[in-house]
Amino acid sequence: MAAQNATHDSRTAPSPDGGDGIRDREIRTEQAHLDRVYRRLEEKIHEAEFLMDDAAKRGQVGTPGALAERDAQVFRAGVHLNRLNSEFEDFLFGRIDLLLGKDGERGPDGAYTSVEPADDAIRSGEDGDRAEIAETLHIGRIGVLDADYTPLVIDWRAPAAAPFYRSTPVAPGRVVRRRVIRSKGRRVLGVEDDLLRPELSATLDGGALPVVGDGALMAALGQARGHTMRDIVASIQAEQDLVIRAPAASVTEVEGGPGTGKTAVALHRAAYLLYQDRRRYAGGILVVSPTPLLVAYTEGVLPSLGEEGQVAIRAVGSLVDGAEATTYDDPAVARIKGSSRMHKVLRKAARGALELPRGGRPGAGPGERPGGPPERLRVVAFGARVELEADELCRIRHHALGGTAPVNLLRPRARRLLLDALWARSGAQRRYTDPELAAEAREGFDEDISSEDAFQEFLEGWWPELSPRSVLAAMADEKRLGRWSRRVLNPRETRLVARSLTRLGGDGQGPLSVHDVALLDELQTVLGAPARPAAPREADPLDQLTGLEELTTHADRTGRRRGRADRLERERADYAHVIVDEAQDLTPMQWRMVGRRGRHATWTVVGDPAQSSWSDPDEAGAARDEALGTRPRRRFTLTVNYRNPAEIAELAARVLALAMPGTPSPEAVRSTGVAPRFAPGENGDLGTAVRAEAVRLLGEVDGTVGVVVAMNRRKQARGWLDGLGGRVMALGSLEAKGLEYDATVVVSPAEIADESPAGLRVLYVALTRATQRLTVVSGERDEPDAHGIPDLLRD
Ligand SMILES: Nc1ncnc2c1ncn2[C@@H]1O[C@H](COP(=O)(O)OP(=O)(O)OP(=O)(O)O)[C@@H](O)[C@H]1O
Repeated sequence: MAAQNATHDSRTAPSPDGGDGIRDREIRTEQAHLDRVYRRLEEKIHEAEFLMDDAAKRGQVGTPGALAERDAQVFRAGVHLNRLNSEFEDFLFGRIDLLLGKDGERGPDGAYTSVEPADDAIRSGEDGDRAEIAETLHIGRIGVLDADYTPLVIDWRAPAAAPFYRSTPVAPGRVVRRRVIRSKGRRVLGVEDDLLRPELSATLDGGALPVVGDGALMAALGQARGHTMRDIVASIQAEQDLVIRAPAASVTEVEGGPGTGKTAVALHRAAYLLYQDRRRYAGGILVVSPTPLLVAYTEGVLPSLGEEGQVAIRAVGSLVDGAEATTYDDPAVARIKGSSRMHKVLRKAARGALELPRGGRPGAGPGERPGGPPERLRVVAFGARVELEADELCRIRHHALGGTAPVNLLRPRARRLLLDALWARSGAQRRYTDPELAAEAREGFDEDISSEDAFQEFLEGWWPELSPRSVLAAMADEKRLGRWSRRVLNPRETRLVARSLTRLGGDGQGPLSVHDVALLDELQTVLGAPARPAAPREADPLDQLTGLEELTTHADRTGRRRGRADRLERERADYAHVIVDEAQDLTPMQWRMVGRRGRHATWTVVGDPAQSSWSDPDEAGAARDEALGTRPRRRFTLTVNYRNPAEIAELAARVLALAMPGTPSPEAVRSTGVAPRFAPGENGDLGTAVRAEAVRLLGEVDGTVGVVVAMNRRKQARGWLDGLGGRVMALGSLEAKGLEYDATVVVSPAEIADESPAGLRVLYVALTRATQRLTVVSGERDEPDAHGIPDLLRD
């Protein structure tokens, strides 16, 4: 297994003296390198300051040419300074020591390009193989070149850094030793080595190559979890690195069980793509996440990698500007609203809404417009009254609505058809035998009628501009919805949807559910926005810059990032790359919504069918195929679970076997020796038992404790945990998606499993959130055995 090979399986040779002496000396070595890097960065700051100064002096000359030049210089130097003046937090994290390369050629970053060692790099002797380290590379969040262009630090995304992630003891390439460096600010705190060619006696600068520690991965996995996800840049595993650096052409699909790093990999891939081709991805990268909780949890990863400005991370319920989902529908309602059948209903609703009686009077239904649609059109032409009656108006509307064009964009067509009908009704045509004169008269007629107040008011009322919210609100009327959903939804389904939409209120401004947002987006498409002058796109000075890649810092990529990110989120409807996290959960209607945002994009789609909370995977699969189109796809599978200890993974696998028999579960990479705990909800008092277990776990772990309950118990569970502090939180089963905690309490597996048709898969998600400890509290519906193990979790 490649992922494990990369560190876990690598045999780490004991350090020659095995003691802290070597470790301290190695830390001092890395410290010396870090000091050198900082000196170089400071030099660059001084250079930038000098440039600023010089540019300011030039400004005093005052000729237009000199002023323009000064502006350009000040601008460039300012950007440079901004890049350099930030804090260089923890940016040097890795090092590889390599054998001589095959061809001896260097790439643009100054490092040798060959992956394989030269034939004579290893010499065989009586007491085994020997080799001299020919090249040492330091890897960091940014690239830094020395004054003579030798690389001091290589950006983690550069090709030369790939062996740091890719080399394994099975295929080590040129890498003899891989080192993870822990640093804080300007201080190196520790080093952890993996020896990838343990059979070799390697020397560095004439002495034996020292090896320190047990590898960095286990150290990273054992750390306590906080409220935000950390980047994994120092310990990306080989199978993950393949996905991160996969070419961006077309669609990259990634599957893997819980904890295999799909989310982490997807975010690192965004940073990699930006590094690789910043111009191309200036078109923006969209990351679609299932819940706002997961957005908040993962939002810090890209800034920690120095990227954010071009990346918008949005929850699937917040993809439509100005519409933020704040509630969840019941599973039965969600199932209907998410189904692709809804798009037919919405098409009819968008057209039917033109004919709605208007509100503002007793009996008006939700979403109705004030006044009522006018039933006749009366204008004065050639000194006589000309009228169109209800039947004629109805025929015209029907004609205008033919085809599939968006309703709001059809108003000009409807207007023209009205004028045609009025002209015919006026009899004016008969008065002109000369076609030229007739055309002239018609032009005058159109102008006169169109400028009449009566005509304009009529058009406003008869073909109003419809908003998605008003149409959605209009669907809350069961009878009306019944007309629009005929032969698509059955009466029960119609009733359920209509009832749920009463939440929106008459004006459509009430709270939206996650599934309503995809309906709004669909309505936006079938209604269309009337043409408005496009706002000029603000030129982005950073996009114009070239030649500064050599030195890039947090400030480089994060300076102005907030403004850029805000702008990006406001303007974009179509992205250059779309990343879908937890893709198994998108409903068909959500796939349509997301698909519209990436019509010209390349895609990365990550998910796990075994964790899907959507009840009809085939229908979702078809919608996904439609969104991704015929683009070629490249598939990857991640196989190692980095989150759960083996004890928890083994319990979760029992539920997986029930939910999706035959699906392999990912292999857990570590174990804690602590089995999951089972506790009964004492005498029916679930709250007391859950609180007691949460308190126990708070005492056992340093980080966070998540209490996962069925969706309808969320509020109650918050009450149970009241006063226990910020380290513990209650969440509904659907909200647990993608999150992780040091410890979790899963409350009543049966309740979670019974919640929806996909309940067993949702339970599987709940059971796989903990990095250290898991307690299962059984409720009334569980049937615990003598050991307290609920029936769903028994072997
Ligand atoms: N190479 C790695 N080094 C260190 N930690 C890692 C590595 N890969 C994954 N992890 C950690 O494992 C945990 C799980 O990762 P992540 O949430 O990305 O998995 P996932 O596949 O998206 O899980 P799920 O499907 O359950 O949401 C995270 O804490 C992540 O930081």
